[in-house]
Amino acid sequence: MTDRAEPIRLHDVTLFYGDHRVLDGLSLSIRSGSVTALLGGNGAGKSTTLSVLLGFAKTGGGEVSVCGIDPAVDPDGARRQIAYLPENVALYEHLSAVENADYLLALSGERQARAAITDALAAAGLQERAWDQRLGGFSKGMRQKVAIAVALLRQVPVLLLDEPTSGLDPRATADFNALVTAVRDRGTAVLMVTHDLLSAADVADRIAFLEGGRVVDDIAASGPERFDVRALHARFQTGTAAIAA
Ligand SMILES: Nc1ncnc2c1ncn2[C@@H]1O[C@H](COP(=O)(O)OP(=O)(O)OP(=O)(O)O)[C@@H](O)[C@H]1O
Repeated sequence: MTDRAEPIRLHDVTLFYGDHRVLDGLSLSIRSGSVTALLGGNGAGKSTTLSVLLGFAKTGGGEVSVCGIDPAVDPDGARRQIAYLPENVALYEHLSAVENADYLLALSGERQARAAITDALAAAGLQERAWDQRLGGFSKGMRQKVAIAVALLRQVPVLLLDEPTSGLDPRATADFNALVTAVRDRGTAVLMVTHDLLSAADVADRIAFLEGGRVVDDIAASGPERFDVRALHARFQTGTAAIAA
């Protein structure tokens, strides 16, 4: 499998915080044009996995590759391949939606014309009257739309999402899921950390369960139903119980 076909690869990764083994032989690969949801109980290591891919957390062993780049060796190079939406998107309150996109693109050296930015904001579902409004009064859903518009504009091969639908109402969640599907269909490899089973079942091609810092189940969508949400819920409960025990 080439770096282009499989832009995210983690193999047998371990990571310690002090003497706490947070990742313990984690292996996970994600193909271009696919969405993997990473589920697991609190503290299972989901956000840490994203930190490793972004080059913010140092591993104690194993192999990590983002489009063929080891984020520990070249974090800037790895981050150039990644659009990342943290749980609480950091945007600038005193700037408008267009100004935020312009500024964030300038920071990554990828400035684009206003028309391209407004096209992306429209594609992300932000209403035209909000394009030039300051973000101060925006809802969480509107902020997510600005952030995903920037991700759309960056056209990078990897999209990392950390709890993207937490705090979104069902309509905003459905809109967000449709956007993620559109990004996937453009060929992006998407890794989504979430506790939202419905959203995961809706948008993911694969669901990986993380427990004790390793993937213990990796389920592919199949048939028209894709995933059995009740079974996922039961599986999730079991994992959580095992972690708490
Ligand atoms: N910077 C840090 N220093 C020390 N320990 C940390 C640090 N970041 C995370 N941890 C610990 O690593 C473990 C995994 O944390 P992580 O945030 O990856 O879990 P998670 O699966 O994303 O959990 P949640 O669902 O609660 O967000 C936890 O026990 C956490 O306390």
